[in-house]
Amino acid sequence: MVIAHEVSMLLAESCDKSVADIQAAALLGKTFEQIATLEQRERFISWLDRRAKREPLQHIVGHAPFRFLDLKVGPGVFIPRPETELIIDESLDFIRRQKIESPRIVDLCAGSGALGLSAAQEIPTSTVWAVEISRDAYAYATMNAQQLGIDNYQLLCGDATDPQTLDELDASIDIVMSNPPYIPEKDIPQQIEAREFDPQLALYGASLDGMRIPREIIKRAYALLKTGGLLLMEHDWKQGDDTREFAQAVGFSTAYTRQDFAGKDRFLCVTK
Ligand SMILES: C[S@@+](CC[C@H](N)C(=O)[O-])C[C@H]1O[C@@H](n2cnc3c(N)ncnc32)[C@H](O)[C@@H]1O
Repeated sequence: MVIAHEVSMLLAESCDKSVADIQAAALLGKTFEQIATLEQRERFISWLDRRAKREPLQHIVGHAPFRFLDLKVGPGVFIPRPETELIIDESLDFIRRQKIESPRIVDLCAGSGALGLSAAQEIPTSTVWAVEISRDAYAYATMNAQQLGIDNYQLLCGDATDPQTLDELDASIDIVMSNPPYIPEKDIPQQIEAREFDPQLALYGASLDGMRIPREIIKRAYALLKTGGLLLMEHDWKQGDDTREFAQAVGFSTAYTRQDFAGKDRFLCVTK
C-alpha cells in the first residue's frame, strides 16, 4: 500500500519541487499537467509503480533524512531509521553532563554514515572514527561524508568486531555508538521493504538469538572506551536484559536500557 504522504513526496521529487509546493499547487486547483511536465509525469508514474511493488521510497528517490542530514542511500546500504536518532540525543546529553569539550567518538557498523556523520556535524569539536564492513555501504558513507563536507570524520572499511580494528584508539574514546545487525536469525522481518531491500548483513545478528555481533560490539567498545566512557548500542526489543547482563559481565559498571518511540526496549546505555 502506498500512503498519501508518500505519493506527495514522490510527486514532489519527480518534479524537483518541495512537498509544500505540491500542496500549494493542489490548493490552487492546478491539474497534474499544470504541475508537472510530460517527462516529470512519466517519472512519477514509474516511481509510483516501483513503490507499489514495495521498493522503499528512499531507494526510489535515492536519499533519506537522518536528524539534520540528508543521506544518499540505495541498494546495498541500510536505510537509517528514525529511532536510531535517539542515540545522538543520548550522546549530546552525556557530553553536556560530563562537560567534554572535544569528544572522541567511534561509530561501529556505520552503514550510510548516519550516526557518525550526525555526531561529527552536531558536535563540531568532536573527532569521529567509523567502521563499516560492507564495500557498498562504505561507498555510500564515503560519498555522504564528502558531499556533506564533514571533515572531522574518518571512515574505515573493516570488521568492527575484530580487536585489531582501530586498536590504536583503545582506552581513549569517550563514546562508542553502534546500531549493529541484531535481528535473531529466525525473526525474518514481516515488512517487505526491510526483508527484501535492506542488506542481509545489516539485519541479522549472526546467531539464533541475534546476539553474536552485538556481543562482539560490546567487547570491542569496552576496549575502545576510556574509564567513564559511554557505549550506546541499539538492539532488538527482546535483547534488553541480555545486553545489560553481558555488558556487566564484560566489565561495564552502570547499565540501563532506553526505550524507543513505541516504548520498547531498544538501546543499551553503559559506562565503563
Ligand atoms: C543495522 S545497519 C546500521 C547502519 C547505520 N549505523 C544506521 O543506523 O543506519 C548495520 C550495519 O553494520 C554493518 N556490519 C555488519 N557486520 C559488521 C562488522 N562485523 N563490522 C562492521 N560493520 C558491520 C552492515 O553492513 C550494516 O551497514
